[in-house]
Amino acid sequence: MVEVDLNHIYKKYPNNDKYSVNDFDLHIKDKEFIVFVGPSGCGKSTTLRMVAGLEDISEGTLEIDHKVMNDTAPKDRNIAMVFQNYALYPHMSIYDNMAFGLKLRHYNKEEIDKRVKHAAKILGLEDYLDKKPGELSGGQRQRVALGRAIVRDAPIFLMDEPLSNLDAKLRVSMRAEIAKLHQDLGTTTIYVTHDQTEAMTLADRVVVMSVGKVEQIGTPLEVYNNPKNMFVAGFIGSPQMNFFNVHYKDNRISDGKGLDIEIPEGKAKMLEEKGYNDKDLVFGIRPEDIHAEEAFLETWPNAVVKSEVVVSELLGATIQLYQKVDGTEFVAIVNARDYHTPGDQVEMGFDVNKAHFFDKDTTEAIVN
Ligand SMILES: Nc1ncnc2c1ncn2[C@@H]1O[C@H](COP(=O)(O)OP(=O)(O)OP(=O)(O)O)[C@@H](O)[C@H]1O
Repeated sequence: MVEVDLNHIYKKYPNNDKYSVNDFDLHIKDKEFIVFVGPSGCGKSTTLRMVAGLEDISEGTLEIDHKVMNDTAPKDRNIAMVFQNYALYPHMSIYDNMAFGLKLRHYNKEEIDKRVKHAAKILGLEDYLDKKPGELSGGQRQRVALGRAIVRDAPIFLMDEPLSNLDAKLRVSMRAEIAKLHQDLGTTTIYVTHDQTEAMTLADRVVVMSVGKVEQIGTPLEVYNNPKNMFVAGFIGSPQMNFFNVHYKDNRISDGKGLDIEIPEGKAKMLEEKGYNDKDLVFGIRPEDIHAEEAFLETWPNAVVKSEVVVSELLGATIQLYQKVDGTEFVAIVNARDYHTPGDQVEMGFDVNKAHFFDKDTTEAIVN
């Protein structure tokens, strides 16, 4: 049973006049896979390094299994860490790279051998134990780095962008391996990435961060379906959610140009209850909630927008249609059958049941 509590943690580097992490507050459950996600510089690595003990905590407490760890040395925190650059010793064999941490901790030879071979088996590295890191591919090296964490049998794994040095294809397969590893070992894990797809596919819960601040904590589906604000709505999802500045009045939203659509009664009622009738607000809709099928256009004629295709990206089964309506750009993901070329005038049906609305000043979600 391993729980980790970050209680109102702050970080201020001495040479930096701003806080790099502000009021980070999170209870991590036993066996949970937590992903910190956000753009570069938002404070993900700093937070992870505070958990590892590689950075001091300026304010707040870190507890592991309800024991305060702020002043505990990294080696005594019972944590195994995997870094982006693998941090392998080039002159040592794969076996010795994996055994190194255990030797430092004075494990006996038999125990080290048992653990290294067990980890090598889990990771499919059995045939590489005599090789040097330079003889391995990027994916295999990353597996060795994972192996070093596994042999430690530590109850907590910290991973800092472990896949970002790999090419796209390898990243996807290593992502699946990490997910499987977590299923098999059940180690409480904190994983840092700027890649929202990695966050969505791996996490039990994601912590979405922007400059030094936690924006939202939730399951991948919660943050996807119920983003707390425009930052989260725009960061999670690819291509990102479309935003339109609109005016809402009596069940309709209009941007005063080509977008003028009716919204469902339920959502309209919620907007009005919150005092947004006859007000400017931001309308958000995900690319997959914009449709090109005839049947959709005929069923929902009051939610159709006439637009012009700007760029058409065929992805196989789907196409990303970048379009503009009177100068405002948006993107739809539609079936490849609805292929169009730039310049085509098209009609798109907006699934307004999936509409999101945000306050234009605070950027907070009003209705999801
Ligand atoms: N040693 C340091 N001294 C001063 N400021 C620092 C130091 N390390 C990081 N920072 C600042 O703290 C903020 C958070 O940095 P951090 O590396 O945690 O972000 P990140 O989200 O992990 O970004 P990235 O994905 O680029 O690694 C940044 O503004 C950064 O400039």
